[in-house]
Amino acid sequence: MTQSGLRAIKRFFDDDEEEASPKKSSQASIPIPWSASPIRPVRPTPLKNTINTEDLFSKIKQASDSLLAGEKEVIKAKQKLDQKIAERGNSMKSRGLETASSRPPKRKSEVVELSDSEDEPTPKRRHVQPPQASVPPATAASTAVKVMPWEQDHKNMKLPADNQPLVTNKPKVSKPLDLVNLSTQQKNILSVVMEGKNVFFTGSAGTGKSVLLRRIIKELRSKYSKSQDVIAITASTGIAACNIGGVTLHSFAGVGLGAGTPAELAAKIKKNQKASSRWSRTKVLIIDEISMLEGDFFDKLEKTARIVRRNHADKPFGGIQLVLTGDFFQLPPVTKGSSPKFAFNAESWSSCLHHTFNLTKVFRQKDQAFVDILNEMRRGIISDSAAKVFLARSGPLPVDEIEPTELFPRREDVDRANHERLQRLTGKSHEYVASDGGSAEERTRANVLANFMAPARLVLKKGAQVMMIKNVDEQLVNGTVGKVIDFKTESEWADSQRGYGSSLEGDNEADASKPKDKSKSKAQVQKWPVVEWKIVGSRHTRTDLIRAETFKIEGPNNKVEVSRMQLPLILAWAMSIHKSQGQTLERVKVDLNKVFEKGQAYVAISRATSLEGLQVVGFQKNKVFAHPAVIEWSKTLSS
Ligand SMILES: Nc1ncnc2c1ncn2[C@@H]1O[C@H](COP(=O)(O)OP(=O)(O)OP(=O)(O)O)[C@@H](O)[C@H]1O
Repeated sequence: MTQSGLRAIKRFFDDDEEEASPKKSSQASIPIPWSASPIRPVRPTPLKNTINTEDLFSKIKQASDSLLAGEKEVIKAKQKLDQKIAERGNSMKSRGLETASSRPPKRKSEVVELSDSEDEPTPKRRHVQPPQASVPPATAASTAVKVMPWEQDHKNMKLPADNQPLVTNKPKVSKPLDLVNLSTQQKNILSVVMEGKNVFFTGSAGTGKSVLLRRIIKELRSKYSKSQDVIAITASTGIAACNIGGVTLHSFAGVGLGAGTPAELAAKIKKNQKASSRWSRTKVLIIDEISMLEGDFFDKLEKTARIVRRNHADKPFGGIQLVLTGDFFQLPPVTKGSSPKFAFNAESWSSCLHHTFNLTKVFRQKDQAFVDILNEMRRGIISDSAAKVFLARSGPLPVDEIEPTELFPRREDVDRANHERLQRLTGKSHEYVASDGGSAEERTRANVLANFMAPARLVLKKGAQVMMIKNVDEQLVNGTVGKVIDFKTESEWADSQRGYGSSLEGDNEADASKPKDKSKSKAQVQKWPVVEWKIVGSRHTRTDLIRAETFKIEGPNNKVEVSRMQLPLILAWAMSIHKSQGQTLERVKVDLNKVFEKGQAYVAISRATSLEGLQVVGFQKNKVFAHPAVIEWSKTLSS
């Protein structure tokens, strides 16, 4: 039987426990360096009235042998457990994650978490200590801990060098996302990219553009393993950039908001030594969500690149290989008033590209009838039968542990819906306030941060429905929805992973009133949400402790322009259609009442993996419309 990652890991530890429980033992006999459940004492066989010394000695020997056997079993099991923990630690190290031994020394703590609720007195702000202080070494090695914002001085905030997710308790069995078997179409595109050709690949929602892009990035990284900075990973928007671990195209280019002529932009870049060296070094420029990039900006950048890279001035983009992807039928560039100019309308578009590919196999939905409806809808066509299908989906979805995520066109409706749902939960509130930083000027920073998926302030309670906003592994991906089932400190979590979870201090809210062990409390007071995830495409769940991490946008010089340290979670009862672009959702409720943009209805409905998991409110044929320019351009595409 296949098992979810969680179950496999849980089983893994359970097996050890079974082995570690000797059939007979003595409380005083074995010094165990980790706190285990008490070993049951051996009950001596009652002696008869008449003492037969031989009999007695034989019984004592038997008891002592069984004690020794039990002792050996415990030691063996303990060694096994230590080895497995060490292996986990090593695998985390190899992924660049810290383990207890590699952590920096303790730093000054800072306040980050406030807890308050209407029905409980607001607790005092707590000074949070780094979690490692009281985590026993074996435990700490089994859960990786990164330097947290509150371990740092905000004014001199040093961000981690990498952009690794901090969700580190990955089940071993979960394959990394990039191990999905590519289809023949995807493989063909990959090989053309690896030949060094300039490629644009498109395709309807769910055709695996993001999956392919991640694989391309991986292969390019191994091709240029000695000089990875020759690959520029960018996207048209901050949200899309976060999804692929890249930066916005504007940030990469080092042209600020891009105002000015190409000559002026080139002059600006040249003044900045690091920015110009970045332009000279770059061999491959990746741009994701190209549909949201203004055509004029594309042209401007193309000309700027040729000025800056004057040795290759005769080649498009100064000879940089281009890998572009996106679906022009999804959300268009944000423009005020006027009709958008798409990138495919840029003057230089055709001359920049050697190949255009159109992916046609849809992976997100398995039901071909639904795929066909979506493909028509993408072009703004809704047949009477398709309309009937959507109208028939207006009723609520069957009740399930996880409620369908409601998608709204406007952010205020999203905020209201999430707020209302959170208010209905009666438990204690845990507030996580982001720590923002970066060198960008105040206003720019605020604008960019407003587009971050990770919120400035996140209030959670037990029972809150949340969504992961990072790709962690094959199971836990951007868009996976789950429920907060608890709040635990590092050490409580580590203990619960070893099977001692339920009776620990702080494991439930009632424990908060218990007097705390002073030697532990400071270091263990920071509580993180424990989330039970519903794995997409399976009936399994898995549980993870979710810690904060850094989301950042780097400018020229690898300088962090904007950063936010926050949990990689958002409330998931509701979300905006804009934020949902790129996601796969199993249970969705789409509210089309206030749709105002072309492609919006298509983006929203195409997030659903099946019609059975879709509810559509406010459906009308005229809510579905595609941009005429995109329809016209798409006629030039073949598969
Ligand atoms: N080759 C493949 N084999 C199996 N599943 C795949 C494959 N490629 C993609 N998928 C799955 O299909 C779903 C959609 O993939 P992905 O998000 O990459 O599509 P997309 O084209 O980027 O969609 P969108 O345009 O809506 O963002 C995901 O669940 C992904 O894991």
